[in-house]
Amino acid sequence: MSILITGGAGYIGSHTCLELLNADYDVVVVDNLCNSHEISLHRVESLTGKRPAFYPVDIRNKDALRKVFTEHSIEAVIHFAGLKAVGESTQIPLAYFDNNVSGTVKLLEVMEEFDVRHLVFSSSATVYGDPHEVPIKEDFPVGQVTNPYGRSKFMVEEILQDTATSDQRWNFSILRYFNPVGAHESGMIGEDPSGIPNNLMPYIAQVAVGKLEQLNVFGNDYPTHDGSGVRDYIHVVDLALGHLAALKTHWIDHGVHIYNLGTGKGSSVLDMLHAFEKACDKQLPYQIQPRRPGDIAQCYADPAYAEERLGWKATRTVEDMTRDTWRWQSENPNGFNE
Ligand SMILES: NC(=O)c1ccc[n+]([C@@H]2O[C@H](COP(=O)([O-])OP(=O)(O)OC[C@H]3O[C@@H](n4cnc5c(N)ncnc54)[C@H](O)[C@@H]3O)[C@@H](O)[C@H]2O)c1
Ligand SMILES: CC(=O)N[C@H]1[C@@H](OP(=O)(O)OP(=O)(O)OC[C@H]2O[C@@H](n3ccc(=O)[nH]c3=O)[C@H](O)[C@@H]2O)O[C@H](CO)[C@H](O)[C@@H]1O
Repeated sequence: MSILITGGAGYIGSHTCLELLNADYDVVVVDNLCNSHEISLHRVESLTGKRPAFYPVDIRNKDALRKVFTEHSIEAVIHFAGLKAVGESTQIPLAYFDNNVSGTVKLLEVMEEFDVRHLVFSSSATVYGDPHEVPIKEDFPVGQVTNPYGRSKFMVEEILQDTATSDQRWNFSILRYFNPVGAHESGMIGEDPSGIPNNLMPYIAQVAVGKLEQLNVFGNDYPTHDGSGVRDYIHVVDLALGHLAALKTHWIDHGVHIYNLGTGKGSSVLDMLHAFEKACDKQLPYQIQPRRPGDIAQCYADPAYAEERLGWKATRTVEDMTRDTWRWQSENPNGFNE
């Protein structure tokens, strides 16, 4: 069974390719490499002994996509391709709508031409905005997003709902990720942000490896156990396995199904910093700074529905996440730029 992975050379995509290959799926990757390196796929190949087919193609190029669907018997698509930097999305919103929204529409059009009706979509907990309570359940209000990136995810969710309503042959899994972190335990693939990281874990990792001076903790006056922001960090391998679990439901089911992929546990910025200090066995410098505009106090999932319906549950701990991030970062201080 061939599964098309858009954005498969990226952080979550490469980990998902690896798990799919280990589970004996045939994997076809489409990625324009705008935020990744083909070397991630070479490393997936050396870890699994299997080579994913790779097309350096932009999902907005329908002719190039058609060629992929012609050359492979694709049964389902896992759709990671898109831009993901919140700050950048406020500077160049049209690029975000073009890649994330138009790109998805073009992908769906080509899927329809080839009668491929199964798609697993990478959404984000950002669609919940500032939740009225935690833990967050899938039926909480969505759409109060504060930036173009979040809006693009929300818009795609709506497009998938409308498409499924128009034709019952469509089958969509919408996966709302909480905060993906960590790396494969081999230390051979991991997150490789370009420039200075915006997200907490890669930032801490670069402080630990000496590339950045200190962590700036954005706020210590939130109503949380230590005043710093609380999030639901999920190991990227657990997240990858969530995609396999969602994919399996596609052969028995139809319509749109939405799942929170999180652990259900909240950790603060300082919790994560101290866990990382244990993993790398050194003290890491930090300074308390004002709150970052747009941040919320706390965000963590109620993952019960995913467990009930997918039989999937995150099992890796914060200790696993920090240990694996440290192994990846210390063995690849410059990421995939060897
Ligand atoms: N990492 C997170 O924290 C997080 C959280 C929630 C949701 N998501 C979503 O999950 C998906 C994967 O995220 P990631 O962290 O692996 O990001 P990533 O940037 O590492 O991976 C995305 C991949 O898509 C490719 N790509 C981008 N635009 C493309 C296009 N038009 N055509 C073909 N390829 C294109 C990039 O080169 C990259 O390899 C994204 O859709 C992201 O929005 C990520
Ligand atoms: C507003 C925003 O950007 N939202 C995105 C960001 O969520 P988050 O803001 O939840 O993720 P993040 O990793 O940027 O921040 C997590 C927590 O760490 C804090 N922090 C972060 C960096 C730092 O240098 N110092 C620091 O204190 C931050 O204030 C927050 O409390 O990333 C997610 C993926 O993981 C999603 O893509 C979200 O859409």
